[in-house]
Amino acid sequence: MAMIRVEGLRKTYGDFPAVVGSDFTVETGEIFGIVGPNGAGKTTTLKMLAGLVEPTEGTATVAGRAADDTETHRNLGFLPEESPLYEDMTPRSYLEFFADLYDVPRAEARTRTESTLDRLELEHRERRLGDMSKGMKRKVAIARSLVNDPDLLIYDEPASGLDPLTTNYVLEFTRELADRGKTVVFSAHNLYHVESVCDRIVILNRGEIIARGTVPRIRETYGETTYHVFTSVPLEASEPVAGSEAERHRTTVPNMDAVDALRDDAATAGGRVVDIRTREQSLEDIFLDLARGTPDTGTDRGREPAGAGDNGSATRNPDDPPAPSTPGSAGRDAPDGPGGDRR
Ligand SMILES: Nc1ncnc2c1ncn2[C@@H]1O[C@H](COP(=O)(O)OP(=O)(O)OP(=O)(O)O)[C@@H](O)[C@H]1O
Repeated sequence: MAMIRVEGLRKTYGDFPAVVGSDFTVETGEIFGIVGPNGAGKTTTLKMLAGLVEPTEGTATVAGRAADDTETHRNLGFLPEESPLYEDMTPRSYLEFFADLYDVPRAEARTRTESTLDRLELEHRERRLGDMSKGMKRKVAIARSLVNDPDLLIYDEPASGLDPLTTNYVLEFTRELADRGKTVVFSAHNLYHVESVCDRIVILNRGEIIARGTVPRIRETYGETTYHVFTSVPLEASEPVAGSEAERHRTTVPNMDAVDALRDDAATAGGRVVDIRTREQSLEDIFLDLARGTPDTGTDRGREPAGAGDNGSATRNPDDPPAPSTPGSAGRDAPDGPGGDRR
């Protein structure tokens, strides 16, 4: 069942369109990422989902109820981009305070928040919040979002500005929440965050959804693949590959027809193709191309590619020395199949 259903959602501030007619659904238990550059409309979208900003047009429903319904709020954990905490409180007193607001019995709240803080490895729980680092405060804010044990979590840039270790804790923890059946919607402008945990994403630019689907499927639909063909003899446009035991020469071409042509060239030169590798464009590059409007995907832009969710592919480092393989067997070394299905 869809946890969130968004139809024709639009928000204008004065004449300025911050979100332009969004449509999407988020399934129960899914991690859904909203990605985009600064000012793309991520926060505005999340606030409309959380019932904190009123849409100019369109609707957002959560479990069949309006986003601004009181019952929806009781079942929501919202993590704002900046979460000001009461500086004189300790994590424990702060979390107890919020548990009281939600009428959560103290003992239950304590068990819940302690286990969250244990999981996030928050140290110095008796320290004043005002004396804590940014990462520690973020962990406390995350624990706060869970104090009422909500089914839906809406996190605005949960890992932004955190060190890599804390970022990892937060992202892994997000995955665990979904594994426990919670639905998580989060925004990010760092694509690495999205790629490592999200089941599906939408890419927003200037308030508009410009791509959507699973990360592997977005990569397949919008990314370009190049082929690195390794031959035993030098060809016209090849470069020698250093460090390999046998002599190797690499030529980079854009499609399989060109790969076949190289096969003929190699044979003519008395050699053969010894390996073929594919290189997928990075998500970052795809994202930048989309944001600039480079690829001409016409009316399909922002529409769910057919069969999204069942495909996987992997980014390979083209500068790895070629591994032994059967030349031409499959024509690519990026595995297709369930590898990209993250759940
Ligand atoms: N209350 C407001 N009044 C006027 N304009 C606003 C308001 N809130 C947001 N905007 C504008 O709407 C656009 C989208 O803002 P939003 O905060 O949703 O983007 P974002 O994708 O979350 O950006 P960031 O990554 O920088 O947080 C921006 O141009 C912003 O300046």
